[in-house]
Amino acid sequence: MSDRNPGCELDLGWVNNTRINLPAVKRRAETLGTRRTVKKQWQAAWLLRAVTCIDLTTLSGDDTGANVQRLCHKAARPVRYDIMKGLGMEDAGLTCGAVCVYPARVVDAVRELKKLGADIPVASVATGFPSGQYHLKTRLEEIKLCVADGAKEIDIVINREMALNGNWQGLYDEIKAMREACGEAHMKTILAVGELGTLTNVYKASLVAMMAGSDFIKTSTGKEGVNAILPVGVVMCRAIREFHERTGHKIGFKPAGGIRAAKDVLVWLILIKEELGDDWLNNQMFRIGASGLLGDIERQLFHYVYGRYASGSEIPMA
Ligand SMILES: O=C[C@H](O)COP(=O)(O)O
Repeated sequence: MSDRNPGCELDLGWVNNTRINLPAVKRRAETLGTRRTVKKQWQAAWLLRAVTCIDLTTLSGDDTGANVQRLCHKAARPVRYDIMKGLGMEDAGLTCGAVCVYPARVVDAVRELKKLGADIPVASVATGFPSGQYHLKTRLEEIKLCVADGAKEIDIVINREMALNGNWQGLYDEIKAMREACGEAHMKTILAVGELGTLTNVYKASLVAMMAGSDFIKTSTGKEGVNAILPVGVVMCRAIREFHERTGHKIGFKPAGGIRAAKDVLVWLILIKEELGDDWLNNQMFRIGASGLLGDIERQLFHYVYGRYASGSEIPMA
């Protein structure tokens, strides 16, 4: 990843000055997928780029070493060899951006990726994911344990109670402590946008998270009622843009939760290109948290190469 965000002092004047023009944000989100068409070889290229940005995720109560092992294999070789050959990309060494698991499964993922010789970071959710409703002491300890187990990226959840009550100082202090606990591991801060009430709160929480030193801001856990939706994407990207303009630091963005279709991921890529620019169109600055997206991307790439859709048995790992 690029130079890390050192964070800055909490600027409450800046945070409290936030105003969101809701109709304008909605209009922007609605027209994102309608003004630009990405077809044929360009679509295949964009989808391959999207694959490299996926944090391939399993976050289930019944996760075991076995399904984490399978996930690691898929992350290391995300698209079937013959499809990659058909695209002339068989030697590109294409992998997913990271494997994302619960803290108790980090050791399984680290071990498996090592066995595969795959240079893919393991991301762990932490800090009482998904609710965050735990004592700060245990949330910080959880980060340290994940890092000790080999996680290179930590996806923390914010304290929604503080955000909803406008306790931005409290939120800033907690996130800063979490960043310290991460040490060298990169920190993605999950805002859980579906529980923040308003887009104004989403913008304010984005600013506070970046001021406290987050490397990425992430929309959702995938467990809220509303997860990654485009209006939220517009608002968070604009917060990232403003933070960059005012501090010079580039913060990454990770939409997560409910992104399942290749056609949807193309719109997210358009959002990034248009709101943040090409510097963000890579897996150092952009990730997609998804458990079920890769299969659909692989199906679309299969269609591009063979001119027909694959049956379920032809892409068994999807
Ligand atoms: O952080 C990643 C999300 O939990 C994934 O959500 P998803 O299962 O809806 O793709």
